[in-house]
Amino acid sequence: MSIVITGNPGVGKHTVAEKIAHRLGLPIIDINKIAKESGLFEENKDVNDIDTEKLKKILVGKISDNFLIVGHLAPYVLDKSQVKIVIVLRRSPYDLITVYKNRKYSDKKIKDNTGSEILGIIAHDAINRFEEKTVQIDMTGKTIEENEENVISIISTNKRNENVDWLDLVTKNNDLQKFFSD
Ligand SMILES: Nc1ncnc2c1ncn2[C@@H]1O[C@H](COP(=O)(O)OP(=O)(O)OP(=O)(O)O)[C@@H](O)[C@H]1O
Repeated sequence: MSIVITGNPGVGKHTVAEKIAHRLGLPIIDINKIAKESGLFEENKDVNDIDTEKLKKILVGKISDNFLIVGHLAPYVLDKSQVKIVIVLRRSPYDLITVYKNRKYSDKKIKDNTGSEILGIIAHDAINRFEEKTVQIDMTGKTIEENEENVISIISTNKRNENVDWLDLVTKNNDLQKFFSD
């Protein structure tokens, strides 16, 4: 069964996954790459508009062994029986704004993605789908090496969920309008 690394765009999934894959000797399966190669991303459309049922079927044929599976779509295209553990990487929306601006995302795309992270949508959907196999970790303010060690430790000991509540932080900072207004 495979290990899954998921979370919103820009939280650091690929950065961590490459290091973990190397350490554990696991091949990486990149869900977005497979979706692209299968022609499931329509040009100029949001990545979430892809046909997840089709992608799910394509993945079944590829995930027969132990892999490190990476992608924000994991909760929508994988089943609990296919996975050993699902690690949801979380990152402060304040840090994500910087990542998205560097990527030249539009204002709408920045708000969509930071809003999704603040509300914890991927974490919520992962817990719904994978239940006790889901673990969240907060990447904020740690080095890439520290995050790598945290993920390795979670995989080997199989636990320690972190409580992440960006909504509380954003509300306390009086920034709800910054993230959620039109
Ligand atoms: N611990 C960290 N501290 C600081 N920056 C980091 C850390 N981890 C990753 N980054 C940086 O954050 C950015 C996003 O990382 P990465 O591309 O791995 O995210 P991702 O979740 O795989 O994104 P996507 O799903 O869009 O491919 C990169 O510029 C990366 O160098």
